[in-house]
Amino acid sequence: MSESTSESEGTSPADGVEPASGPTARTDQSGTDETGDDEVVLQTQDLSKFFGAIEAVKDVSIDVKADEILAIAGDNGAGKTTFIRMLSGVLQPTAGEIYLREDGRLVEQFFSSSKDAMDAGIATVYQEQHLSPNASAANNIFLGMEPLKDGPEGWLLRRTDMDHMITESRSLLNEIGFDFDPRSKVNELSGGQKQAVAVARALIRDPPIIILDEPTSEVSTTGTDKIIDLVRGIPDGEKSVILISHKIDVVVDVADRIAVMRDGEIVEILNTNEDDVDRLDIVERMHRERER
Ligand SMILES: Nc1ncnc2c1ncn2[C@@H]1O[C@H](COP(=O)(O)OP(=O)(O)OP(=O)(O)O)[C@@H](O)[C@H]1O
Repeated sequence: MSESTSESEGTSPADGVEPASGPTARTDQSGTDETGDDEVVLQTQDLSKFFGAIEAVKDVSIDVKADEILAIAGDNGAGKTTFIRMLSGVLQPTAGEIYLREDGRLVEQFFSSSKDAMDAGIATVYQEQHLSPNASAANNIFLGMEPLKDGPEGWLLRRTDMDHMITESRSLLNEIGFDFDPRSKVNELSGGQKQAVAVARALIRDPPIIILDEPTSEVSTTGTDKIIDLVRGIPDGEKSVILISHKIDVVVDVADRIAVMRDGEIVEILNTNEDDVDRLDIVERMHRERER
């Protein structure tokens, strides 16, 4: 397979863009491609992150299209986690921009927290999951958005509607292929079931973009298959998924495109629907010494 270069990713927002005037400044621009079919929902331009002298992410420019599963594959230390932490508001970029589609245009974003990113429509499921082990699956899924029982308006002592939370959680878990009691405490669940709770917690907020960080890292072989099905099942015509993994079999099986990351850079983007994707070739590209 010949070394293909990184795709020229979509539009060039730098053209005609006014400089940002402050932390909340926003810049509008058109992000529709020529056909309009592959609508870009998220774009990064020269996104970089230094930790002291270490440049963990270097000038990453990439488009995420509506309804696609984009995998980012790379070896340990390639910069995957740092990259998605910038998209999810946990880290602020040293340089570069993040754009999201809003009202048909790509608009520059300035996330100072993960809540900012969540509010803007990016939900992230971390490999560490961040679940409360002693709370039930339903409580974890609804964390921060618990429905209240009917009661007099303005009455502060209304209780959470646990029945509704259990019914909704059960139905959401079923949708993604899991059938366990949502009243179970998280610390009683298997690795795959915990992952399903974390994904359900992201899905219930109905975000247009979901980032899954290494979702198969802690699950059994059977669990892994379920998670792959789960990832496949997520885009429902509206959702885009960014999947972070160093497991090539997983990314080749589920992704529409695979961005190979090495030494902080995206070195190649493969389209699994068009390119003849060779797993060993990807592994080699992940590991190859950077050409100087
Ligand atoms: N908080 C930090 N402080 C200093 N260096 C960091 C920090 N976070 C990451 N790095 C460095 O940045 C580089 C990229 O790390 P990152 O965790 O993003 O890679 P990764 O591809 O996600 O790796 P893994 O698959 O092991 O999670 C590495 O050299 C790492 O040591």
